[in-house]
Amino acid sequence: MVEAPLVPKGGYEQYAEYDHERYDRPRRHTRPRTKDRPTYDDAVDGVVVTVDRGRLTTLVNGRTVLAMKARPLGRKGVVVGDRVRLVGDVSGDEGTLARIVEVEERATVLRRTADDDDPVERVIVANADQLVVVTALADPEPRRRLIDRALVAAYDAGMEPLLCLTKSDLADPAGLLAAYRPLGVDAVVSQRDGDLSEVRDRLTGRMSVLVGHSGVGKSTLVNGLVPGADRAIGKVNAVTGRGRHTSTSAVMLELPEHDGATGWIVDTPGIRSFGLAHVQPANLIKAFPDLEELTDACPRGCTHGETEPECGLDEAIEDGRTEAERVESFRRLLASRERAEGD
Ligand SMILES: Nc1nc2c(ncn2[C@@H]2O[C@H](COP(=O)(O)OP(=O)(O)OP(=O)(O)O)[C@@H](O)[C@H]2O)c(=O)[nH]1
Repeated sequence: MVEAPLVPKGGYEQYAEYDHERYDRPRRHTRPRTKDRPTYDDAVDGVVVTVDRGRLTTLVNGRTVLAMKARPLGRKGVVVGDRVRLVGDVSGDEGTLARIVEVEERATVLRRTADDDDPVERVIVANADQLVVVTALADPEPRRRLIDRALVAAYDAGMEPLLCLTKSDLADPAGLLAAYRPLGVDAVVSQRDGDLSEVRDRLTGRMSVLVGHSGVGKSTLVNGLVPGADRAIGKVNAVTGRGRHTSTSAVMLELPEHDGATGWIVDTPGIRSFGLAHVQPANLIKAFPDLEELTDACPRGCTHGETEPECGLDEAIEDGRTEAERVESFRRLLASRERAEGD
Protein backbone atom coordinates (compact mmCIF):
# COMPACT_ATOMS: atom_id res chain seq x y z
CA MET A 1 0.00 0.00 0.00
CA VAL A 2 1.29 3.42 -0.93
CA GLU A 3 1.16 5.92 1.91
CA ALA A 4 -0.35 9.31 1.14
CA PRO A 5 2.30 12.00 1.39
CA LEU A 6 2.05 14.05 4.58
CA VAL A 7 2.79 17.31 2.85
CA PRO A 8 0.66 18.15 -0.19
CA LYS A 9 2.32 18.70 -3.52
CA GLY A 10 3.45 22.30 -3.63
CA GLY A 11 3.69 22.47 0.16
CA TYR A 12 1.36 24.27 2.52
CA GLU A 13 2.26 27.65 1.07
CA GLN A 14 -0.47 27.17 -1.52
CA TYR A 15 -2.99 27.43 1.31
CA ALA A 16 -1.37 30.41 2.96
CA GLU A 17 -4.26 32.67 2.02
CA TYR A 18 -6.72 30.47 3.89
CA ASP A 19 -4.93 29.90 7.14
CA HIS A 20 -7.82 28.18 8.92
CA GLU A 21 -7.50 25.43 6.34
CA ARG A 22 -3.80 25.30 6.87
CA TYR A 23 -4.13 24.82 10.59
CA ASP A 24 -7.45 23.10 11.02
CA ARG A 25 -7.56 20.62 8.22
CA PRO A 26 -6.37 17.14 8.82
CA ARG A 27 -3.28 16.38 6.82
CA ARG A 28 -4.97 14.56 4.00
CA HIS A 29 -6.83 15.37 0.85
CA THR A 30 -10.32 14.85 2.19
CA ARG A 31 -12.77 17.50 3.23
CA PRO A 32 -12.99 18.03 6.96
CA ARG A 33 -16.10 16.79 8.72
CA THR A 34 -18.48 19.52 9.83
CA LYS A 35 -17.38 19.13 13.41
CA ASP A 36 -13.80 19.78 12.40
CA ARG A 37 -14.58 23.07 10.73
CA PRO A 38 -13.35 26.21 12.41
CA THR A 39 -15.98 27.92 14.55
CA TYR A 40 -14.71 31.43 13.94
CA ASP A 41 -15.16 32.45 17.56
CA ASP A 42 -12.91 35.40 16.86
CA ALA A 43 -14.90 36.61 13.86
CA VAL A 44 -16.34 40.12 13.92
CA ASP A 45 -19.62 41.40 12.51
CA GLY A 46 -19.76 43.64 9.49
CA VAL A 47 -22.09 44.74 6.74
CA VAL A 48 -21.31 44.79 3.02
CA VAL A 49 -21.57 48.29 1.56
CA THR A 50 -20.33 47.69 -1.95
CA VAL A 51 -19.10 44.87 -4.14
CA ASP A 52 -16.63 45.30 -6.92
CA ARG A 53 -16.07 41.95 -8.58
CA GLY A 54 -14.17 39.87 -6.00
CA ARG A 55 -13.55 42.74 -3.60
CA LEU A 56 -16.13 43.63 -0.99
CA THR A 57 -16.12 46.78 1.06
CA THR A 58 -17.56 46.23 4.51
CA LEU A 59 -18.21 48.36 7.55
CA VAL A 60 -16.95 46.93 10.83
CA ASN A 61 -17.59 49.04 13.93
CA GLY A 62 -17.63 52.14 11.76
CA ARG A 63 -14.36 51.23 10.00
CA THR A 64 -14.19 50.57 6.29
CA VAL A 65 -12.67 47.13 5.82
CA LEU A 66 -11.85 45.64 2.45
CA ALA A 67 -12.53 41.91 2.29
CA MET A 68 -12.85 38.88 0.08
CA LYS A 69 -14.94 35.77 0.34
CA ALA A 70 -13.26 32.89 2.16
CA ARG A 71 -13.22 29.51 0.51
CA PRO A 72 -15.79 27.81 2.78
CA LEU A 73 -18.47 30.10 1.35
CA GLY A 74 -17.99 28.35 -1.96
CA ARG A 75 -20.09 29.84 -4.72
CA LYS A 76 -22.49 31.54 -2.35
CA GLY A 77 -22.99 35.12 -3.48
CA VAL A 78 -22.36 38.00 -1.12
CA VAL A 79 -24.23 41.18 -1.97
CA VAL A 80 -24.66 44.73 -0.72
CA GLY A 81 -26.60 44.75 2.54
CA ASP A 82 -25.44 41.30 3.61
CA ARG A 83 -24.55 41.01 7.28
CA VAL A 84 -21.35 39.04 7.46
CA ARG A 85 -18.72 37.71 9.85
CA LEU A 86 -15.09 38.46 9.12
CA VAL A 87 -11.75 37.07 10.20
CA GLY A 88 -8.14 38.00 9.49
CA ASP A 89 -6.96 41.57 9.44
CA VAL A 90 -10.06 43.65 10.14
CA SER A 91 -8.12 46.81 10.98
CA GLY A 92 -9.12 48.42 7.70
CA ASP A 93 -5.55 49.66 7.32
CA GLU A 94 -4.34 50.30 3.81
CA GLY A 95 -3.25 47.18 2.00
CA THR A 96 -5.12 44.81 4.35
CA LEU A 97 -7.71 42.31 3.25
CA ALA A 98 -10.06 40.54 5.65
CA ARG A 99 -11.97 37.35 4.88
CA ILE A 100 -15.72 36.89 4.99
CA VAL A 101 -16.39 33.49 6.53
CA GLU A 102 -20.14 33.65 7.15
CA VAL A 103 -23.17 35.35 5.67
CA GLU A 104 -26.15 35.77 7.97
CA GLU A 105 -29.56 34.67 6.85
CA ARG A 106 -31.17 37.40 4.79
CA ALA A 107 -34.36 39.08 5.97
CA THR A 108 -35.25 40.12 2.41
CA VAL A 109 -33.73 39.75 -1.02
CA LEU A 110 -34.32 42.09 -3.90
CA ARG A 111 -33.77 40.10 -7.05
CA ARG A 112 -34.21 40.50 -10.71
CA THR A 113 -34.27 38.14 -13.61
CA ALA A 114 -31.68 39.19 -16.13
CA ASP A 115 -34.33 39.22 -18.85
CA ASP A 116 -37.93 38.17 -18.90
CA ASP A 117 -37.10 35.06 -20.91
CA ASP A 118 -34.03 34.27 -18.84
CA PRO A 119 -34.78 32.15 -15.77
CA VAL A 120 -31.56 33.16 -14.00
CA GLU A 121 -32.26 35.22 -10.91
CA ARG A 122 -29.79 37.63 -9.48
CA VAL A 123 -29.94 38.87 -5.95
CA ILE A 124 -29.11 42.55 -5.99
CA VAL A 125 -29.49 43.72 -2.42
CA ALA A 126 -30.06 41.87 0.86
CA ASN A 127 -31.89 42.91 4.02
CA ALA A 128 -33.49 46.10 2.72
CA ASP A 129 -37.02 46.73 3.91
CA GLN A 130 -38.09 49.54 1.60
CA LEU A 131 -37.86 50.08 -2.14
CA VAL A 132 -37.88 53.73 -3.16
CA VAL A 133 -38.99 54.17 -6.74
CA VAL A 134 -37.55 57.51 -7.81
CA THR A 135 -39.54 59.06 -10.66
CA ALA A 136 -39.37 62.54 -12.12
CA LEU A 137 -42.69 64.33 -12.55
CA ALA A 138 -41.32 65.69 -15.85
CA ASP A 139 -38.10 65.68 -17.86
CA PRO A 140 -38.13 62.71 -18.28
CA GLU A 141 -41.87 62.04 -18.24
CA PRO A 142 -42.97 59.44 -15.68
CA ARG A 143 -43.20 55.94 -17.12
CA ARG A 144 -45.99 54.23 -15.27
CA ARG A 145 -45.25 50.77 -16.54
CA LEU A 146 -41.73 50.99 -15.15
CA ILE A 147 -43.13 52.19 -11.84
CA ASP A 148 -45.59 49.29 -11.83
CA ARG A 149 -42.80 46.82 -12.48
CA ALA A 150 -40.65 48.25 -9.70
CA LEU A 151 -43.64 47.93 -7.35
CA VAL A 152 -44.06 44.29 -8.36
CA ALA A 153 -40.40 43.68 -7.56
CA ALA A 154 -40.84 45.35 -4.17
CA TYR A 155 -43.95 43.38 -3.21
CA ASP A 156 -42.40 40.15 -4.38
CA ALA A 157 -39.33 40.82 -2.25
CA GLY A 158 -41.45 41.56 0.83
CA MET A 159 -40.30 45.18 0.78
CA GLU A 160 -42.49 48.18 1.36
CA PRO A 161 -42.60 50.44 -1.70
CA LEU A 162 -42.30 54.22 -1.57
CA LEU A 163 -42.76 56.49 -4.54
CA CYS A 164 -40.40 59.44 -4.55
CA LEU A 165 -41.59 61.98 -7.09
CA THR A 166 -38.80 64.39 -8.00
CA LYS A 167 -38.66 67.65 -9.97
CA SER A 168 -41.88 68.93 -8.44
CA ASP A 169 -40.92 72.40 -9.69
CA LEU A 170 -41.67 71.16 -13.21
CA ALA A 171 -45.07 69.44 -12.88
CA ASP A 172 -47.98 68.77 -10.54
CA PRO A 173 -47.83 65.39 -8.80
CA ALA A 174 -51.64 65.06 -8.46
CA GLY A 175 -52.20 62.77 -11.47
CA LEU A 176 -49.50 60.32 -10.54
CA LEU A 177 -50.47 60.30 -6.89
CA ALA A 178 -54.06 59.51 -7.86
CA ALA A 179 -52.91 56.60 -10.05
CA TYR A 180 -51.19 54.89 -7.12
CA ARG A 181 -53.62 55.76 -4.35
CA PRO A 182 -55.86 52.69 -4.89
CA LEU A 183 -52.85 50.46 -4.24
CA GLY A 184 -52.11 52.27 -1.00
CA VAL A 185 -48.57 53.09 -2.10
CA ASP A 186 -46.96 55.79 0.01
CA ALA A 187 -45.47 58.74 -1.84
CA VAL A 188 -43.23 61.70 -1.14
CA VAL A 189 -42.56 64.66 -3.36
CA SER A 190 -39.18 66.35 -3.63
CA GLN A 191 -37.24 68.86 -5.65
CA ARG A 192 -33.66 69.94 -6.06
CA ASP A 193 -32.51 72.23 -3.26
CA GLY A 194 -35.93 71.81 -1.64
CA ASP A 195 -36.76 70.68 1.88
CA LEU A 196 -35.99 66.97 2.17
CA SER A 197 -37.34 66.47 5.68
CA GLU A 198 -40.39 64.54 4.47
CA VAL A 199 -38.15 62.19 2.50
CA ARG A 200 -35.84 61.83 5.51
CA ASP A 201 -38.81 60.95 7.71
CA ARG A 202 -39.55 57.98 5.44
CA LEU A 203 -35.95 56.80 5.31
CA THR A 204 -35.01 57.09 8.96
CA GLY A 205 -34.58 53.91 10.97
CA ARG A 206 -34.66 51.56 8.02
CA MET A 207 -32.76 50.35 5.00
CA SER A 208 -34.04 51.54 1.65
CA VAL A 209 -33.02 50.73 -1.88
CA LEU A 210 -33.32 53.57 -4.39
CA VAL A 211 -34.12 52.70 -7.99
CA GLY A 212 -34.88 54.95 -10.93
CA HIS A 213 -33.97 55.31 -14.55
CA SER A 214 -31.47 57.75 -15.91
CA GLY A 215 -32.12 61.45 -15.44
CA VAL A 216 -34.85 61.27 -12.80
CA GLY A 217 -32.66 63.12 -10.30
CA LYS A 218 -31.65 60.19 -8.13
CA SER A 219 -28.02 61.30 -7.77
CA THR A 220 -29.17 64.81 -6.94
CA LEU A 221 -31.42 63.32 -4.27
CA VAL A 222 -28.70 61.08 -2.83
CA ASN A 223 -26.26 64.00 -2.63
CA GLY A 224 -28.92 66.06 -0.91
CA LEU A 225 -29.62 63.30 1.59
CA VAL A 226 -26.02 62.35 2.27
CA PRO A 227 -23.80 65.41 2.19
CA GLY A 228 -20.42 64.28 0.97
CA ALA A 229 -21.80 61.19 -0.76
CA ASP A 230 -19.51 62.03 -3.64
CA ARG A 231 -16.58 61.87 -1.32
CA ALA A 232 -17.76 58.59 0.15
CA ILE A 233 -18.19 57.10 -3.30
CA GLY A 234 -14.76 58.38 -4.26
CA LYS A 235 -13.36 56.72 -1.16
CA VAL A 236 -14.85 53.37 -2.09
CA ASN A 237 -13.18 53.66 -5.44
CA ALA A 238 -9.87 54.49 -3.84
CA VAL A 239 -10.17 51.43 -1.64
CA THR A 240 -10.86 49.10 -4.52
CA GLY A 241 -7.98 50.72 -6.33
CA ARG A 242 -9.78 50.64 -9.63
CA GLY A 243 -10.60 53.45 -11.98
CA ARG A 244 -13.99 51.95 -12.77
CA HIS A 245 -16.89 54.31 -12.30
CA THR A 246 -18.86 53.37 -9.19
CA SER A 247 -22.14 54.04 -10.92
CA THR A 248 -22.08 50.44 -12.12
CA SER A 249 -22.37 48.94 -8.66
CA ALA A 250 -24.76 49.40 -5.76
CA VAL A 251 -23.45 51.39 -2.80
CA MET A 252 -24.86 51.50 0.70
CA LEU A 253 -24.64 54.84 2.48
CA GLU A 254 -25.53 55.87 6.00
CA LEU A 255 -27.86 58.83 6.33
CA PRO A 256 -26.98 61.64 8.72
CA GLU A 257 -28.89 61.58 11.97
CA HIS A 258 -32.47 62.79 11.72
CA ASP A 259 -34.74 63.01 14.76
CA GLY A 260 -32.12 61.10 16.75
CA ALA A 261 -31.84 58.16 14.36
CA THR A 262 -30.01 57.29 11.16
CA GLY A 263 -30.94 55.07 8.28
CA TRP A 264 -29.33 53.42 5.29
CA ILE A 265 -29.85 53.91 1.61
CA VAL A 266 -28.58 51.72 -1.18
CA ASP A 267 -28.06 53.63 -4.39
CA THR A 268 -28.37 51.25 -7.29
CA PRO A 269 -27.21 52.85 -10.50
CA GLY A 270 -27.22 49.42 -12.09
CA ILE A 271 -30.95 48.74 -11.80
CA ARG A 272 -32.98 50.75 -14.19
CA SER A 273 -35.57 48.13 -14.89
CA PHE A 274 -36.60 44.80 -13.53
CA GLY A 275 -36.92 41.46 -15.25
CA LEU A 276 -39.81 39.86 -13.42
CA ALA A 277 -40.07 36.39 -14.92
CA HIS A 278 -39.54 34.86 -11.48
CA VAL A 279 -42.52 36.59 -9.88
CA GLN A 280 -45.50 34.32 -9.08
CA PRO A 281 -49.01 35.86 -8.94
CA ALA A 282 -49.63 33.92 -5.73
CA ASN A 283 -46.72 35.74 -4.12
CA LEU A 284 -47.76 39.14 -5.44
CA ILE A 285 -51.27 38.98 -4.02
CA LYS A 286 -49.83 38.27 -0.56
CA ALA A 287 -48.84 41.94 -0.48
CA PHE A 288 -52.57 42.77 -0.53
CA PRO A 289 -54.05 40.68 2.28
CA ASP A 290 -57.50 42.25 1.86
CA LEU A 291 -57.58 41.04 -1.76
CA GLU A 292 -55.97 37.71 -1.01
CA GLU A 293 -58.75 36.75 1.36
CA LEU A 294 -61.26 37.35 -1.44
CA THR A 295 -59.59 34.71 -3.59
CA ASP A 296 -60.35 31.73 -1.35
CA ALA A 297 -63.13 30.57 -3.66
CA CYS A 298 -61.10 31.02 -6.88
CA PRO A 299 -60.80 27.98 -9.13
CA ARG A 300 -57.51 26.10 -8.80
CA GLY A 301 -54.69 27.79 -10.67
CA CYS A 302 -56.53 31.12 -10.95
CA THR A 303 -53.98 33.91 -11.43
CA HIS A 304 -56.56 36.60 -10.52
CA GLY A 305 -55.94 38.40 -13.81
CA GLU A 306 -58.55 40.32 -15.78
CA THR A 307 -59.49 37.45 -18.10
CA GLU A 308 -59.75 34.75 -15.45
CA PRO A 309 -63.22 33.21 -15.38
CA GLU A 310 -64.84 33.05 -11.95
CA CYS A 311 -62.08 34.93 -10.14
CA GLY A 312 -63.10 35.71 -6.57
CA LEU A 313 -62.02 39.31 -7.06
CA ASP A 314 -64.78 39.90 -9.64
CA GLU A 315 -67.40 38.45 -7.34
CA ALA A 316 -66.13 40.64 -4.51
CA ILE A 317 -66.46 43.77 -6.67
CA GLU A 318 -70.00 42.79 -7.62
CA ASP A 319 -71.20 42.38 -4.08
CA GLY A 320 -69.32 45.42 -2.81
CA ARG A 321 -66.72 43.70 -0.65
CA THR A 322 -63.91 45.60 -2.36
CA GLU A 323 -63.33 48.61 -4.60
CA ALA A 324 -63.15 48.00 -8.36
CA GLU A 325 -60.34 50.57 -8.54
CA ARG A 326 -58.18 48.59 -6.17
CA VAL A 327 -58.67 45.33 -8.06
CA GLU A 328 -58.01 47.06 -11.38
CA SER A 329 -54.79 48.52 -10.03
CA PHE A 330 -53.69 45.15 -8.70
CA ARG A 331 -54.43 43.60 -12.09
CA ARG A 332 -52.44 46.33 -13.80
CA LEU A 333 -49.46 45.27 -11.68
CA LEU A 334 -50.04 41.64 -12.57
CA ALA A 335 -50.14 42.51 -16.26
CA SER A 336 -47.02 44.68 -16.08
CA ARG A 337 -45.23 41.59 -14.88
CA GLU A 338 -46.07 39.71 -18.03
CA ARG A 339 -45.14 42.25 -20.65
CA ALA A 340 -41.61 42.73 -21.95
CA GLU A 341 -39.53 45.76 -21.00
CA GLY A 342 -39.71 47.63 -24.26
CA ASP A 343 -43.55 47.98 -24.51
N1 LIG B 1 -35.86 71.09 -12.66
C1 LIG B 1 -35.27 70.18 -11.86
N2 LIG B 1 -34.18 69.52 -12.32
C2 LIG B 1 -33.62 68.61 -11.51
C3 LIG B 1 -34.14 68.33 -10.22
N3 LIG B 1 -33.39 67.35 -9.65
C4 LIG B 1 -32.43 67.03 -10.56
N4 LIG B 1 -32.55 67.80 -11.68
C5 LIG B 1 -31.71 67.78 -12.88
O1 LIG B 1 -31.98 66.59 -13.62
C6 LIG B 1 -30.79 66.11 -14.25
C7 LIG B 1 -30.55 64.67 -13.87
O2 LIG B 1 -30.26 64.59 -12.49
P1 LIG B 1 -29.38 63.45 -11.83
O3 LIG B 1 -29.43 63.66 -10.38
O4 LIG B 1 -28.06 63.34 -12.50
O5 LIG B 1 -30.27 62.20 -12.27
P2 LIG B 1 -29.96 60.66 -12.09
O6 LIG B 1 -31.29 60.05 -11.84
O7 LIG B 1 -28.93 60.44 -11.09
O8 LIG B 1 -29.49 60.28 -13.53
P3 LIG B 1 -28.19 59.45 -13.95
O9 LIG B 1 -27.03 60.22 -13.42
O10 LIG B 1 -28.27 59.45 -15.44
O11 LIG B 1 -28.37 58.10 -13.34
C8 LIG B 1 -29.68 67.05 -13.78
O12 LIG B 1 -29.48 68.00 -14.79
C9 LIG B 1 -30.24 67.70 -12.54
O13 LIG B 1 -29.71 68.96 -12.31
C10 LIG B 1 -35.30 69.07 -9.76
O14 LIG B 1 -35.82 68.91 -8.67
N5 LIG B 1 -35.81 69.97 -10.65
